Amino acid sequence: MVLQRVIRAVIMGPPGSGKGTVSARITKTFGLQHMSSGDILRANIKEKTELGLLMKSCIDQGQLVPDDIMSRLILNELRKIDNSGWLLDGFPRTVSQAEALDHVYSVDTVINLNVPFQTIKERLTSRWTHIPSGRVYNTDFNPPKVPGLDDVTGEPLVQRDDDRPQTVTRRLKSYETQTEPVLEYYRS
Ligand SMILES: Nc1nc2c(ncn2[C@@H]2O[C@H](COP(=O)(O)OP(=O)(O)O)[C@@H](O)[C@H]2O)c(=O)[nH]1
Ligand SMILES: Nc1ncnc2c1ncn2[C@@H]1O[C@H](COP(=O)(O)OP(=O)(O)O)[C@@H](O)[C@H]1O
Repeated sequence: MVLQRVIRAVIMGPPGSGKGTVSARITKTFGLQHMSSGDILRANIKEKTELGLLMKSCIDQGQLVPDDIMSRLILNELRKIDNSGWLLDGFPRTVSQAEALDHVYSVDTVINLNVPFQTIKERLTSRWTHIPSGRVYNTDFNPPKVPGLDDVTGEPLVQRDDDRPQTVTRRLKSYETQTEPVLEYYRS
């Protein structure tokens, strides 16, 4: 009998660095479950759950969702896929979230995408998202087959509120101050 090892990985990088795009390729190649914190939050917002309504203003303003809520939400989702390998995208984003994850699971590998901030700003202003699936497009890099429509469902694509230039600056600041220390946490 061959025992297959369950891989548990985290992908990190500033907003717009390509985590979602790269995750789709990695999870397909290695048969992992892709768990994107942003997609989970946006699904809650779309379904107008109590949590979703609470989180919407936070996200639209480019602020982070409080640690305790976020950690509970993601650990709850991970419990549902306890026997699978996974790739976490967008969580943990603070040292406190990393500690909460560490209490329950040991992470095998951390991937860090290092992309210059100017490139990120350009990518985010031309990012178009299909909210229900989390699929992203870019008017230059990977445009949809029909402009403005999702390739799979034909539904409309939107530019996210938190991809507005003034919000992007705030998110990049919060990446520097809150998420970069998470890389140090994993390095040590
Ligand atoms: N030019 C270019 N654009 C990319 C690349 N990877 C992703 N993108 C685009 O950049 C934007 C941000 O990528 P996304 O995967 O959403 O980043 P995330 O916020 O880190 O998950 C999207 O519009 C992507 O289509 C890349 O290698 N080159
Ligand atoms: N781990 C997290 N902790 C706190 N807030 C989060 C977390 N993940 C996502 N969010 C919230 O959701 C927003 C969108 O997240 P995401 O889709 O990962 O976008 P991006 O990587 O482009 O910022 C974030 O700007 C933040 O407000």
